[in-house]
Amino acid sequence: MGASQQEQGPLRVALLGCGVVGSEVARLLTQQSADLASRVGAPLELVGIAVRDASAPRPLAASVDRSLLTEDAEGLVARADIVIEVMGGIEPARTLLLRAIESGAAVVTANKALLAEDGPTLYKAADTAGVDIYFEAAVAGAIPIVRPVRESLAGDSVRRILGIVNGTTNYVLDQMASTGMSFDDAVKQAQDLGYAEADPTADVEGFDAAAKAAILASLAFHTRVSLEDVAREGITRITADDVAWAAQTGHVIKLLAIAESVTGDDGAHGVSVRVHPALVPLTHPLAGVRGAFNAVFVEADAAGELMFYGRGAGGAPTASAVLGDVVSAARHRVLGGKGPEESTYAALPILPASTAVTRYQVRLAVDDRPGVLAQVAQVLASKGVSIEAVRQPSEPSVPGADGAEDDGSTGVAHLVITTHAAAEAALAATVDAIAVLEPVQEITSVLRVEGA
Ligand SMILES: NC(=O)C1=CN([C@@H]2O[C@H](COP(=O)(O)OP(=O)(O)OC[C@H]3O[C@@H](n4cnc5c(N)ncnc54)[C@H](O)[C@@H]3O)[C@@H](O)[C@H]2O)C=CC1
Ligand SMILES: N[C@@H](CC=O)C(=O)O
Ligand code: NA
Repeated sequence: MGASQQEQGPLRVALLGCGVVGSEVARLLTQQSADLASRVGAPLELVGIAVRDASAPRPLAASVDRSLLTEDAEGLVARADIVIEVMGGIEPARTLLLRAIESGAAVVTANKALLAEDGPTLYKAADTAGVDIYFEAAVAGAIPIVRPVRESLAGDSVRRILGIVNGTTNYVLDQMASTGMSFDDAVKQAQDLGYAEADPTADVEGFDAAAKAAILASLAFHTRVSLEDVAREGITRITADDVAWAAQTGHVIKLLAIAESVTGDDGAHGVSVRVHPALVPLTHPLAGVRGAFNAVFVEADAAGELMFYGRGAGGAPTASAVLGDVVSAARHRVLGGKGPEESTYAALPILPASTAVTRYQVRLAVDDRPGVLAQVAQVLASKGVSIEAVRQPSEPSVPGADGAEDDGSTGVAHLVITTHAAAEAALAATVDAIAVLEPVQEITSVLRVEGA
């Protein structure tokens, strides 16, 4: 340790929350205190941990000094140089962070729900107070993605971000595909492993991924994007049948977050942000992202394609990102300087997700007789939707299914139609028209296909 470091008094760190992430942050702050002090140039002193119930059993936090636990979050914030918020939810997290900022503390948060709902209030308060606000853990857990987009790519022009940014849904879809596990059992496992949000609805309905997409889009396109700007669909309608058919046709289903630069019908340039399940070809790198891992593709004008991959959820991986931010903020306290401020100069319009043109896969059950395919193809042609491929694969075996439809005696054939890139409205009109054809028994699924 150098002379100037020895002169620097400890920086007081307040931790708000001691759950899956907070307990790991506390552990790392304690166990790595000597290294952290050397990296920062001053000791980091954990002065308290705010929790709802200080007397509750904490199996996750066995190594944490219980005397640090407090139910007085406001009092704790008032005596800190750096406040780490890992309690989640909108309130009291927002008020506590604003209090911290107003009192001159730097803040680090993993709270994507809060940032996607009201980040600008926090960013503005931090700018006014001249303090840092860091949030690497809020998007894709341990993966460095906020900093690369916000800082490393600040000299480039991002065109598109395509990513798997929710560990829970990726885990659930992966378990369904690889082991045939039921949706509910897989969600339960993701909860037990510490991947899921306090209310896993946020994961499976796509709110968590949408919040992350909003944060990334704001940074990438220098434009304020909030949760309500994101078109969102979760994975609750994905069935074991869909998963099995995806494999049968050389795909895997992933919940994707996509933020891209688009041009509207009137020629206006804007940003479109969407989260939805999509078929990804098995040959695409995103198809190989298993379990709770995340991956984010970034396409930029000069840099070309970049891919960021790693653990997107879980206590220790998320704590890694939190600690990185804490070190950055702490260094500024010691050495001077400040992290980046919100950049919204481009203020691009947010265009509807329907502006995005993608390939689709339509799966339908039809009467198994000659001429049906021609009728279906005729509808596609009449709506101006171009066919890339039509297949009539044999029915996959679906774990747990009774196989009643596929015994060959029901006169059902399954058609899988992949389109070339089509507008959402044209595709919807096409599907409606196909559905009423006499030999069509059912449109079993319509999914976007993403990735080359
Ligand atoms: N679990 C994960 O894999 C990841 C979580 N995050 C984010 O990190 C944050 C925390 O997540 P988890 O640790 O999983 O949650 P958790 O539910 O395991 O822990 C939350 C902690 O905050 C405390 N808390 C909640 N409300 C409080 C209040 N009003 N007053 C005092 N204490 C309160 C609870 O007592 C608990 O100790 C959330 O914003 C979450 O979205 C981000 C990335 C990954
Ligand atoms: N619930 C989230 C946790 C990390 O952000 C997820 O599953 O990805
Ligand atoms: Na991250």
